[in-house]
Amino acid sequence: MSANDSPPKPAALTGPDTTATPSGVGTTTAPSSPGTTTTPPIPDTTTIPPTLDTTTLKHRWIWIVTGPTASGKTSAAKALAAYLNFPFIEGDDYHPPANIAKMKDSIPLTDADRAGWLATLRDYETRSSNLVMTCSALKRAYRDILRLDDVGVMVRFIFLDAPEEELTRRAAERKGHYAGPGLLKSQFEALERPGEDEGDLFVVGTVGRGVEGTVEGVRGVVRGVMRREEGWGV
Ligand SMILES: Nc1ncnc2c1ncn2[C@@H]1O[C@H](COP(=O)(O)OP(=O)(O)O)[C@@H](O)[C@H]1O
Ligand SMILES: O=C(O)[C@H](O)[C@@H](O)[C@H](O)[C@H](O)COP(=O)(O)O
Repeated sequence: MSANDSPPKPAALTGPDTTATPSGVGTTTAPSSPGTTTTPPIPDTTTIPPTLDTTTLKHRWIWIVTGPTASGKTSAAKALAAYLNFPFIEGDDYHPPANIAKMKDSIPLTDADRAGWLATLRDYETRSSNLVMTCSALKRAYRDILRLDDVGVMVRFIFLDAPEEELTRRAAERKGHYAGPGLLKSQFEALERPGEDEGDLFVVGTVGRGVEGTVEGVRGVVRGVMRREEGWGV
């Protein structure tokens, strides 16, 4: 979505589309007419993205994919949303135009610039269904804003890890995005890496594994956390 498009309104959010066809694994195609001996085709499950069955959950879940610009948030979060069958929100779509203009010019945002944006995202969280959202959430204080004091809501963070040089290269190669490589130095100056006491945050390394390998890593973390918290297979 470009910065000029209107992002969806929080109130419009709905829960996961439980009417959607699941992964399709194990489904078969009905024969064209009864009584014929046509063998249904066997679906090629290697091309079907795996999904978790999240139709019955004890909690509301909000997964926030974090990291500096070009760390892979959008790529990973979209894949995660598909995996969970949760709505996906691109946090950057909620930056006011003034913030976008600054970032286009590689001018770092200040805490004040980010305050309204983070408040909007928090508001979104309080009113949403299950959700996968991207947000750079560079500082501990920003993550604290996104943590909700609601025991029924599991807010969990993924931090996509990679060094500045790698992200500078990715940002330079990425086309058609307002955030260029000139932002990386200030993003790393602002970055407060996850503290040991941030037990709701999970670090996923992204170097040398490509988008697919990273997505696999994210899915593995999410699966493990949700299995534990939801009591699956216990
Ligand atoms: N794990 C990865 N390894 C290598 N390149 C990646 C990885 N994740 C994303 N990319 C690439 O880096 C660029 C930035 O990814 P993107 O998902 O837009 O990041 P962000 O949303 O954090 O800015 C894209 O061109 C994307 O294809
Ligand atoms: O807090 C910030 O300074 C911004 O949120 C920034 O970290 C974000 O990364 C940019 O909006 C670029 O967007 P992408 O992260 O999608 O590249």
